[in-house]
This record gives sequence, C-alpha cells and structure tokens, in this order.
Amino acid sequence: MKTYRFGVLGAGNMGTAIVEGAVRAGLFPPAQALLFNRSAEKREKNREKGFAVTGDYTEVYTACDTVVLGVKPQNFDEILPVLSGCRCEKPLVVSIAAGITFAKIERALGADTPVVRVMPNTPLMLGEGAAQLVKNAAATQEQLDAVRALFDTMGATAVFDEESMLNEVIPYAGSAPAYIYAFADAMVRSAVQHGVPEADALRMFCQTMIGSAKMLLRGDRTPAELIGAVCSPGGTTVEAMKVLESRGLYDILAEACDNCIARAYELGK
Ligand SMILES: NC(=O)C1=CN([C@@H]2O[C@H](COP(=O)(O)OP(=O)(O)OC[C@H]3O[C@@H](n4cnc5c(N)ncnc54)[C@H](OP(=O)(O)O)[C@@H]3O)[C@@H](O)[C@H]2O)C=CC1
Ligand SMILES: O=C(O)[C@@H]1CCC=N1
Repeated sequence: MKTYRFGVLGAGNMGTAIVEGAVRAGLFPPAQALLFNRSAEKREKNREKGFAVTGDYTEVYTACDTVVLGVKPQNFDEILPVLSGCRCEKPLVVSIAAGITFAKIERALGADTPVVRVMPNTPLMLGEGAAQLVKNAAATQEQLDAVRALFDTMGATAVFDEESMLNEVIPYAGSAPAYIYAFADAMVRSAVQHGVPEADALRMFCQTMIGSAKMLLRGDRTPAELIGAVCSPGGTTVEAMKVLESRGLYDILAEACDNCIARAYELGK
C-alpha cells in the first residue's frame, strides 16, 4: 500500500469528475486521493475540497496505488518519458485518453505495468455515464473488476477483450454527448423560430430524450418499431421523417462516426 489509494494525473474535467464520483460513492475519503494540476489556482480549489494536491505529477505516479492518466492524448509524448524515469512499485494505471494504446504506454512504463483503458463520458458527473473498459495482459481480472466497480458507481459499464473496441465505441458514448447536444440545439433553435420560449423548448425536448431513451432501453421494440408507433399514417411525424431520410441523416451519422473513430487511431500513432 502506497501513501494514497488513488491519484489523478491531470485533474481536469474528466479526472476531477472521476475522483469526485469515487469519493461520493464512499470508495475512499478525499484525503486518500492525490490530484495533480499544473495550475496553482486549481490545486488550491482541490485542496479546499479535502484532496491532497501536488504540482509534480511524478509524485502521483510514485505515491498512489491507482493512477488515472487524465491528460489529453497529445500530452502523452511529454509525460510518459518522465514517468518512465520513476523508480517505484508499479501503480495500477487507468488511462482515459482517446486512442492512446497499451503498446505506447507499455513502451514507456514497461510491459509489466498493469493498465486498464477506459472510455468514459461526461454524464458520469451526474451518475449517468457510460464507460467502456479493456485491460492489458499485466492487469489482473481483479484489477479490471475494481476499475469497473469504480465506474459502475457513475453509470453503466461494458468490458471488451479486444483493445481496438475502445476506439470503435467512442462515437457512441465517449463523444456522443456532443452529438446529442447538437441535435438538441438544432431542435431548440427551430422551436424558437416557431415562437416556443427557449426554456420551455429545452425542458420539453430533454424530457422527450429521457423518455425516448427509456422506451429504447425496455428492449421490447426495435428503434424502427418505435418510430413506426409515432408516425401516424398521413400524420405530422412522417413529413419530418421524409426530410431526415431524403437528406441522408443515417449516412451523415455513419460518416461522422467513421471520422471520430479514425481520429482515435491517429491519436494512438
Ligand atoms: N472530455 C470528455 O468528454 C472526455 C475526455 N476523455 C479523455 O479524457 C482526457 C482528459 O480530457 P478532459 O478532462 O476533457 O481535459 P482537461 O483539459 O479538462 O484536463 C486536462 C488535464 O491535463 C493537465 N495538463 C494539460 N497539459 C499538461 C501537460 N503538458 N503536462 C501535464 N499535465 C497537463 C491539465 O492541467 P491543469 O488542470 O493544471 O490545467 C488538466 O488537469 C483526454 O485524454 C480525453 O481523451 C475521455 C472521454 C470523454
Ligand atoms: O474529443 C475527444 O477526443 C474526447 C474523447 C471522447 C470525448 N472527448
């Protein structure tokens, strides 16, 4: 056992949300988590929340049992060589970075470093996240189970055997909130054009997204069947569906997802 149970190397949006979620779930008290930020101001805010803080990220790697790598993929070429110089018992490394492969991490930290890659999404901040996980050869099933249990406290999880799946799923959960917000934004803009007050339009549309998601999750009807149940013959909905289909909504979304995934592979190079 090291000095801290948990560390976050890059306590930004996601890193902070994950450690705060773990504390909320009662997995450990904030004093048992060490957070790295470059910014002194952010360190002070985290200290006020009861976390241990540091401006030296090697300390997170050497002093914590589990270390979340919460930096951007573009920062890995800078930080991995520094961490490779740390002489310490290997922590369990949890990488949430899009595209960054086990091979890249292992080349720097050693193939004996247990690593779990996770692709989370921002709704985990509300306990409504969706996270996918995969472990490398050095990580044990118990270590994977422990990381999964952590993310289970913040939403739904899925485990994959193949590392490549962690790139393939990005558009459908990790990145998906952005696409959903764009859809909501377009709907609300249209509603405002038709005189619907913006706040009402957003509230009604969000409730409709929640309700529709719950209908889908019941699993007793396919998306096509649910669409059919809304589209009254000769009614209003079909007129909009005709536009969505003729303008190629499905093709647009398929191409967007392809490009999102392709970028993950590029980031891993
Ligand atoms: N945002 C999202 O929806 C999702 C993000 N991810 C992944 O999560 C990771 C973090 O994303 P996000 O939380 O949005 O990013 P943020 O920009 O919010 O956080 C990045 C963190 O990295 C630190 N940092 C930045 N540059 C350096 C550097 N050169 N050396 C050391 N530390 C540095 C920052 O320090 P400081 O706090 O001092 O600024 C900050 O703590 C990414 O790899 C991304 O792929 C995965 C799924 C979803
Ligand atoms: O845009 C990104 O690269 C990250 C990964 C998934 C969501 N945000």
